[in-house]
Amino acid sequence: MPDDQLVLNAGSATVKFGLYDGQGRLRLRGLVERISEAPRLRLLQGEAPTERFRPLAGGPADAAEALLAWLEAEGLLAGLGAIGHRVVHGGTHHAAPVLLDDALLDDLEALATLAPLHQPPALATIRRLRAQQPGLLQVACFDTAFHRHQPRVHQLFALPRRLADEGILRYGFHGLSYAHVARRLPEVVGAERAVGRVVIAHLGQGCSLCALRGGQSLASSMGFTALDGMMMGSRCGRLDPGVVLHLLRQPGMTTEQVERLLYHDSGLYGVSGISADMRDLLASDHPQAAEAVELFVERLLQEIGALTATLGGLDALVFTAGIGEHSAEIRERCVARLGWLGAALDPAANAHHAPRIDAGTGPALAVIPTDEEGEIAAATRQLLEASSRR
Ligand SMILES: Nc1ncnc2c1ncn2[C@@H]1O[C@H](COP(=O)(O)OP(=O)(O)O)[C@@H](O)[C@H]1O
Ligand SMILES: CC(=O)OP(=O)(O)O
Ligand SMILES: [Mg+2]
Repeated sequence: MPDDQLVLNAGSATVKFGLYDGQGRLRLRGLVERISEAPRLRLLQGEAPTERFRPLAGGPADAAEALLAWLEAEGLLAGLGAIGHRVVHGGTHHAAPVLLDDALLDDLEALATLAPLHQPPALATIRRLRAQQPGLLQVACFDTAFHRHQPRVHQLFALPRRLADEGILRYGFHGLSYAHVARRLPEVVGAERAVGRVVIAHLGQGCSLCALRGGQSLASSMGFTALDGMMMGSRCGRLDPGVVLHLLRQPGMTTEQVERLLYHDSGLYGVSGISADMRDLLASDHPQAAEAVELFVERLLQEIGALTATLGGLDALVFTAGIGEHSAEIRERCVARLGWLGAALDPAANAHHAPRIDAGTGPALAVIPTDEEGEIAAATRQLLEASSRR
């Protein structure tokens, strides 16, 4: 039985991919980057990522198609059994990965405006590949699924009840990342703390934090959309909704322009006026870069404080994703302000991005690399096995 799984994580600027064998071993991974300018494939195995080809310019679906053609030409798709996709928004119904069909695609399409950076490229990619390979199993794995069993009080906004009944709820995102980190918690922070009061800070292009209890999601900083909560690379995070109303009332300002401002022109990029990339800002001596970083740390502390209050204390704080895994400086500046929780950093361990970066007292402080693609591969493999047993 062909049983390899190809994982695709299609975003507006990149399509990340991983090819896994029947035992879940990674065969190959990489990404198509700079999709709308000069798309190119980068393979990420080994020390030096290698650039391999230049597909035609186009959207994420074109990039995914070109990627499949390249994998096919390299003879890498002979054992392909299924494709697993990251789909950011699964709405109220999906608390687990599902096999894709046309009806489900239509349902997910209806959620596109709730995740304008993520849902359209993922669905366009899925539709294109389904048209090309109608017989191939394709699986949707949702960012929201990990949070669907949160207590109702953590899903509610203080809005009229009927809106909650219509699905205007806090969903939470980055669930594939949290699921992976939660699985690794016992080995890094110990079995007891792993089921205790844990906050995971996923700090990448998108940033969110999740409070876990018993290894399950209790509350998240992201809400109805991936705009809420923590400040991000180019997204504003938590905002007085009065600002949105004010902007919408400005002459000539359209909903699309406000959406663009909040998703693309805000966050680190908007405040610095320089870059959405934390590396650029940390390297810059421009005062606006420093101010953007200062605000990022401040917002991070506020989110940690809020979730710690929800949990009633903190047994472990975990950093993950691009900034969380690689920026010793951001972790150091954050932990330096957590003395009120008894947190203490081991500077040498922090400098080396070690799994444990605490000084041995207070809450465990950890760095756990995320693996959203590995999480999708495992879920896809399970559905592939289940469907072959039928
Ligand atoms: N060494 C580093 N120091 C600071 N920030 C970093 C470092 N390496 C990566 N980053 C940040 O991580 C971000 C990307 O995070 P990542 O999780 O890879 O994003 P994505 O959401 O695209 O998966 C980059 O924009 C960059 O700001
Ligand atoms: C949900 C979200 O923000 O995802 P990403 O970090 O990939 O942009
Ligand atoms: Mg991300």
